[in-house]
Amino acid sequence: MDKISDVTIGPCENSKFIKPKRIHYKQNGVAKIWDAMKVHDGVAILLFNSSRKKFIFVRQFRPAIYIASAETEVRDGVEMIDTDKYPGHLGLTLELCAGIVDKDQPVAAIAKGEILEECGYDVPLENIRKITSARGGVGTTGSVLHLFYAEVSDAMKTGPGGGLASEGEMIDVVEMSVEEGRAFMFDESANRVHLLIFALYWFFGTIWKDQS
Ligand SMILES: Nc1ncnc2c1ncn2[C@@H]1O[C@H](COP(=O)(O)OP(=O)(O)O[C@H]2O[C@H](CO)[C@@H](O)[C@H](O)[C@H]2O)[C@@H](O)[C@H]1O
Repeated sequence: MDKISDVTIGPCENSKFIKPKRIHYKQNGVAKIWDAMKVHDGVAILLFNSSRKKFIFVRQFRPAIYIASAETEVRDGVEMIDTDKYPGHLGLTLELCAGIVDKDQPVAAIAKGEILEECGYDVPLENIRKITSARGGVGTTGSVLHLFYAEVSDAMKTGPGGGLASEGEMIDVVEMSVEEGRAFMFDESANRVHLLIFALYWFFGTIWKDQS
């Protein structure tokens, strides 16, 4: 998973996923410029296996996290990253199960599909509860992320998860006890994401409140 090699960086042209834009506008008559990107909205799901009282997260190599953690250099006219100096594990994250909204389907149905693809649980739609939605990347993307909570059980596990091999996804499913999840909120040694911390706070304030 973190055996990353031959990293080179080039211009991003005609991406299906991000569309950089320079916005020109006037605010109260003052001319301004802002650089931003159009990206897909997303869904993310906090998963809790109630059979074994474990959170289910995913570990992935994230190229954007990797390049943010490394310095690039130019060799023979090519921008690259030396993977001996900057090993692949710098780009590994622990995240909520998540996906982009790139299909014309209700966001809860997209969440259900991601839970099956990434974590291997076939969860009924009625178990998928909306927590809230919020904007991310206020300076760069402004996209909406729809956050859900789903309780799953061992009986719903129908496959290994791990992502779609056809899309080259390599995803590890990671389980954490409730107490490990509580400590994880403040564990800066892992690459983690704001929304995961918020989701865990929500869990401890809403779901686990009466059981702790
Ligand atoms: N920028 C990109 N460049 C190249 N290929 C890409 C890409 N974004 C997606 N893809 C391709 O699309 C596939 C499907 O992506 P998913 O819907 O599973 O979203 P992902 O889990 O990557 O998280 C995504 O959606 C969640 C929820 O919005 C976000 O938090 C997270 O940043 C985002 O990557 C990926 O495996 C990859 O092949």
